[in-house]
Amino acid sequence: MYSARRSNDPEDPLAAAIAPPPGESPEEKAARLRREEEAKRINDEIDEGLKQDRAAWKKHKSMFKLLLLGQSESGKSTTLKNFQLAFAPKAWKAERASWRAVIQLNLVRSINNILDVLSAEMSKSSNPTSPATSPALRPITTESSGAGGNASPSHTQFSHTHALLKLRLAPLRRVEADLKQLIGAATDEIGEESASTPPFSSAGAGASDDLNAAAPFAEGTTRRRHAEFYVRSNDTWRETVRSAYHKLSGNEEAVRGTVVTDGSKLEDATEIIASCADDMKALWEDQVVRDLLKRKRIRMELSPGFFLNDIDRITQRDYEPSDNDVVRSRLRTVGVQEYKLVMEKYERSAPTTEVAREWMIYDVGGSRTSRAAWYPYFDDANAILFLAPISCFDELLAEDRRVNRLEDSFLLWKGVIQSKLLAKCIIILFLNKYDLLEKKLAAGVKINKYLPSFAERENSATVLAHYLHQKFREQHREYTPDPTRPFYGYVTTAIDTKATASTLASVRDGILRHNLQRADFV
Ligand SMILES: Nc1nc2c(ncn2[C@@H]2O[C@H](COP(=O)(O)OP(=O)(O)OP(=O)(O)O)[C@@H](O)[C@H]2O)c(=O)[nH]1
Ligand SMILES: [Mg+2]
Repeated sequence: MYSARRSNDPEDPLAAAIAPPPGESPEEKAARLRREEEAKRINDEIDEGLKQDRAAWKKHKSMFKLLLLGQSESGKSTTLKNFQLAFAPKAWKAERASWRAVIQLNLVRSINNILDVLSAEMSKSSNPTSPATSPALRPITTESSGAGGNASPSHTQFSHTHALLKLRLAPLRRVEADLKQLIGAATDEIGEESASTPPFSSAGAGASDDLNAAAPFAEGTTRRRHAEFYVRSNDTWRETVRSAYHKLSGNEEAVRGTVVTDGSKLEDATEIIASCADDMKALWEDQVVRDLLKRKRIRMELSPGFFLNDIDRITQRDYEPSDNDVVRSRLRTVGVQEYKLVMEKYERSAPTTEVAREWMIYDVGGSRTSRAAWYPYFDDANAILFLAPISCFDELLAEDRRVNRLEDSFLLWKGVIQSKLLAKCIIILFLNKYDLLEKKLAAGVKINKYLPSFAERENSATVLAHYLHQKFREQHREYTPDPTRPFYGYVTTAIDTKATASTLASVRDGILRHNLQRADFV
């Protein structure tokens, strides 16, 4: 970790690397010392946070512990929401309203992202030498889209309407900033670190460097903790937003004991969003904008937190999120979130053991730099639910644009299943985002272009799901430290709450059965 001590040896490369710059002015020195002090404070906070996490984990030693693992945007938090909805509906209902701010932010961010693309393109048409930039939007590759993703400005006819829309929607920038400030660090998506695009090659998979990058907790690797975005939990945002709503409704009683927040920012945001509704719709439905997005290979409807088809509903001043809205919303998980699931209803026929009633579910941040933080949770986990999104065979990792997302999932899976610490865990695999896979294939994307080993099999969602299920199962068989370990695999669409509820019921039955068998055996 951070250390303020310095070696005086001029030959020492570390000392050379951290030595003050030559000719440092007193102001620069003061600024540097302030930065170092701040770095130390953050690191102390991280250490303290990890200590507390560890203590909480130990405290719940006797409880059944389920870890949700998988890359970023694989659907871990969405699955947690499904657990709540299926088994703890009263608790779920109580917190559903607090998701309104997240959904508003998702919508506003989509509009601002489109405005970024539009502005860049408009300035390009008026000044052909300036580069077009749209850092927030990642192109989603599709077979049917044009090559390169660089629209020719000469093809785009911008009118006075576009300039006017830009102007009238400008207040949404402030709304985005305010909502982000209210909700916190989780609202920032991980950015890319490098570029270029190889397809998923079996040659690359399995290389130990790749495995270490994908699974920094793998045996034999150094465990490093990354300070980047590392906040102990982003769960406090809910309390903050709830208190803001209570303030707005004058419910001072409910505000007591919560983080006190100025509710007026939420009120302003709701007001501005409502007043921009028509312009937002006009922008999203504009044919020139649609063509521009298409040429840029940006398919908004496939991105997480897509609410552009729900503008009428979400911009209402009294909008209340539905269950489906909440599972479709996107908020990145920062650190590790602990959720105590108290089953409100369980089958009478089910054995009324502790396992049937209360679980601790741990939802982790899935980006590469967050994965080292998973490790402390491995040693007494009872079950792993691993999410692998199967629609992303043609996508690149947001944090490393050289890596195919499916390849990253396989490497991560390998790291998880071969970990000796997890040898006794029940392993559950969700091949998620089946609906998006169907949509992509319907748009003409060819699987074998990105996954050469798929070869000449039929280009269909069921065939790919079956193929990948087999691959994941084979890897489990090959790498598991304990061949008797139970393994269950499912194909899922986590935003389909009804179908997911029945999958989760089957997961729970499997877990209960396994636990009973073990108890009998003991
Ligand atoms: N269409 C579709 N969207 C899904 C599915 N599962 C999850 N999503 C969406 O994908 C986005 C990302 O899901 P999350 O649950 O936040 O992903 P995560 O694994 O928790 O990601 P991190 O917190 O960054 O590690 C959300 O907007 C979800 O609504 C699915 O099966 N189909
Ligand atoms: Mg998450």
